[in-house]
Amino acid sequence: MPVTAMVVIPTNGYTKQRVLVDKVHSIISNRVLGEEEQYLVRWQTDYTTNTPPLSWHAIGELMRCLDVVQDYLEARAKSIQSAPLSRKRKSIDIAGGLERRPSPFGRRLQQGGKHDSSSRSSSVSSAAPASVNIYNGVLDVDDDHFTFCRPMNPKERHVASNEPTKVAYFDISNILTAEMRIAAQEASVEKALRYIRNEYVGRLNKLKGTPIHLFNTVDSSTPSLRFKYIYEYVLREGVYRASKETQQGCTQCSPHMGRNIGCEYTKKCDCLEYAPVDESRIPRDSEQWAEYQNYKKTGGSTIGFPKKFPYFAEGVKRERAGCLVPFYLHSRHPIYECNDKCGCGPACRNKQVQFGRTVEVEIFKTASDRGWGLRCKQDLHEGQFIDTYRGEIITDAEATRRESVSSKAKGSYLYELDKFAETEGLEDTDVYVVDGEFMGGPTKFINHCCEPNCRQFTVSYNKHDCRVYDIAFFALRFIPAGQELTFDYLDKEEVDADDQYVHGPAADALPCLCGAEKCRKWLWT
Ligand SMILES: C[S@@+](CC[C@H](N)C(=O)[O-])C[C@H]1O[C@@H](n2cnc3c(N)ncnc32)[C@H](O)[C@@H]1O
Repeated sequence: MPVTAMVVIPTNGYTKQRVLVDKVHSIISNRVLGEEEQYLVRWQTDYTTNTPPLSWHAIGELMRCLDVVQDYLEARAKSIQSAPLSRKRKSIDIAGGLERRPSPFGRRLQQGGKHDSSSRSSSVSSAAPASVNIYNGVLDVDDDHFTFCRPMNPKERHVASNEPTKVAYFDISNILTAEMRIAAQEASVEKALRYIRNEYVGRLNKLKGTPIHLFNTVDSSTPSLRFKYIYEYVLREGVYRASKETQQGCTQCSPHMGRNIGCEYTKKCDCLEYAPVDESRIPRDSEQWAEYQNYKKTGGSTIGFPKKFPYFAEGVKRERAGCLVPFYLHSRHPIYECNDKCGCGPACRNKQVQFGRTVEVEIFKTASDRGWGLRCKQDLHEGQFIDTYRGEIITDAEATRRESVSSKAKGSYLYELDKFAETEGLEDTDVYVVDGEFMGGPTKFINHCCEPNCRQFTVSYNKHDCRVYDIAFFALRFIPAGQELTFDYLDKEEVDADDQYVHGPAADALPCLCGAEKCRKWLWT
């Protein structure tokens, strides 16, 4: 007994039909029918089945599930790349089949009663000889005029195969047919690709803050619509930030100290408690120098000593104001910024990263097989802040799980928040991890380079929270507008004096395509 299905094509009188997105499972094929780009939707079912409900829809009806269409098109592009169906094979199949023998499915559809009024074409056009019409399941329209697939109503069921029925039945046991596969590979998907691109750009345009652009002259792909832009970390199960009460502000600073820039008396600033001591500002023959020497032997608090201030204040060259000073830029010291509870006020120069990105960036398709990359639309000065790395914060166990189920080089998207692990005695398993693969910001697209022009820095607004802090990218040198932004994916500890891998590349390492003179040849992932 062949697997059968019936068709009811809904008519709601509305020209703009849309499928009900949360009922769509996936797209499984495509074709062009007449002038129309169509996609075969597999609908969700509450039960497990090898013959799920399927129906063809014009791309215009799938505008709200373009992410599902994009998944399909990516898989289709890969399959074409890895196993293109030869024209020779296609012509044999078609010659023996559909070109001379129109689909019986199409004929039955036209005989059916209810669906004749549909605006949707239900016959097989000669322009698409390899297409097979399949509407497995009952399509209906909800009150909001969205098309969905519903279970069959007993009245619509036919009784005997030769009895005239209200609906047509189709044998879908041979879906997808070879002809359908060939038609799918040959059919244009231009419209879908254009809609996907427009959707992505539209979403970028709706984001708050300084614009993010998209540029691709290499191919017609678009970054994944499934990626969600976020402004703050999203904390997942088992992840906790230190409570707001533990966050201290600086109490002895005020907005009107000397040059009106907040915490310039670094000796007094509580936020700079753990910042490196500025030895150059302690007279060698002073009592404080002796105290400092003692502190170096025995430890304790450094409050009262002058500290290295992270950012250039005004009064220096205009373009340098707010940039990271060379001492920090070339060290691994965390940056402790002031916060909302501080007495120094909003204009304090010790607040940069917390206000977010101020430079316009562009996501662009690299021409050298490294996927998407990121660049700036404006010149960047040495030490200039670019943006933070955002994503979901997950536990170490969850990161391990995600790595084990990912087919990608998952490590590239995972950042361990382990800056303070050693000093605070955190176990490896207590360290949180930022996963920027599915949600985050444009910095997700920064590629690796063995001789990079940017680096990531630890920025903390709560010196008592050693597990959650920001990762911020700064320019290591002047970067002209349009130059790709890169950073080194590898922790320096893992390379030797010649900047080569201490233990050699990992077994699953990817070839590095950064093109730098001193390239290590393998990408740490
Ligand atoms: C964090 S993502 C960077 C954005 C990525 N290019 C994309 O299109 O989404 C890291 C991935 O980019 C690619 N990539 C980054 N730098 C690379 C390099 N130097 N050589 C080869 N592939 C690189 C690798 O596939 C890596 O797993």
